[in-house]
Amino acid sequence: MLERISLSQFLIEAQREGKLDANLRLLIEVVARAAKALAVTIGKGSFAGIHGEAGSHNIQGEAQKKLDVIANELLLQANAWGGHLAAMASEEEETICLIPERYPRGGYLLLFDPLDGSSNIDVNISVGTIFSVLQNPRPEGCPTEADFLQPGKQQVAAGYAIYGPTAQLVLSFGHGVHEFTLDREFGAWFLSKPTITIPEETAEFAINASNRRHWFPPVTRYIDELLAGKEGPRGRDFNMRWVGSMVADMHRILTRGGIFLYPVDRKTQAKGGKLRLLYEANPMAFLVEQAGGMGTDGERRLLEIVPERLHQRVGVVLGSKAEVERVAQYHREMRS
Ligand SMILES: O=P(O)(O)OC[C@H]1O[C@](O)(COP(=O)(O)O)[C@@H](O)[C@@H]1O
Ligand SMILES: [Mg+2]
Ligand SMILES: [Mg+2]
Repeated sequence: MLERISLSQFLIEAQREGKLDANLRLLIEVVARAAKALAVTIGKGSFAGIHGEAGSHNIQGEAQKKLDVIANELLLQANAWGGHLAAMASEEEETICLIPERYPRGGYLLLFDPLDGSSNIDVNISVGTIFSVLQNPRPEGCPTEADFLQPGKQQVAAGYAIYGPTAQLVLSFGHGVHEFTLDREFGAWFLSKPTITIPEETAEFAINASNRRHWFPPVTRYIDELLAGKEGPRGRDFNMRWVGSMVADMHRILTRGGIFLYPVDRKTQAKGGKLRLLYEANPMAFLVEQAGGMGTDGERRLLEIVPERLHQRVGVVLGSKAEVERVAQYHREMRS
């Protein structure tokens, strides 16, 4: 039985050890509180009015679910009182949200995908919240969109909450990856895994195989080799899993290894890919690298990409090092 260490206690200890400052600790605690409120709301299902369409579209032209809107409002409101933050950017908002002028402006920028896995809400499959924290590069001025366009390697913290059979919070502030589990009766997050490490080798992969006809050759080659199993060039069998919520697929990979691919393909090429660089790819790549794994878009380390736009999309290959390296190698070989 693990000693019960609350999230607050864990963060205060880390602050004492000089691993994060008081404002970053506060920021993480506020995000965790919002995630707890969301976990409770989601747990109530249709009785909380969370199912179905909101009847609106976000900036990316995607139909919003009621829960997309609820989660977005909850995170914005929870963080709007200032002190630790200067501004926020959300997958659901057209532009950045400034902390109201009446509050002191803090030194951090918060970015989030308030509700990841929207298509799974109404069918009671795990969904989540993904967040990323950057330093405000111009503490004196008023934050602009350009201040958010920092490569992922400059993140000072990132994480996600997964609302599944158990609600969990997985985060990193640059000293490894830590997992917390929500004790619903107690109403608090408790440490459930002090350190998460992704195994280097894996026999599990995650990709939406219905897109196969759109894939580019390096991805087709890689997946076909996995599908060929024992009889193919890899000489062993691989298993496939696709939840359709990035948080859930990535949580499995952080827990027991594997590779996750949402590559740029012919269908998504014009938009740059499907998943969002700032709200999905970067925070997950930060966690994966902190856990000993690797993240690439096929050609580039995800964390090195300098964003050009707030809602920029990107191809994503994340997970166990040996497999992600192989995908990158196929991209190099097939380009030359
Ligand atoms: O439905 P598809 O094409 O398999 O896409 C699933 C992917 O889309 C996403 O749902 C996109 O996230 P949102 O729900 O935040 O838009 C990912 O979580 C998931 O990996
Ligand atoms: Mg998402
Ligand atoms: Mg979303």
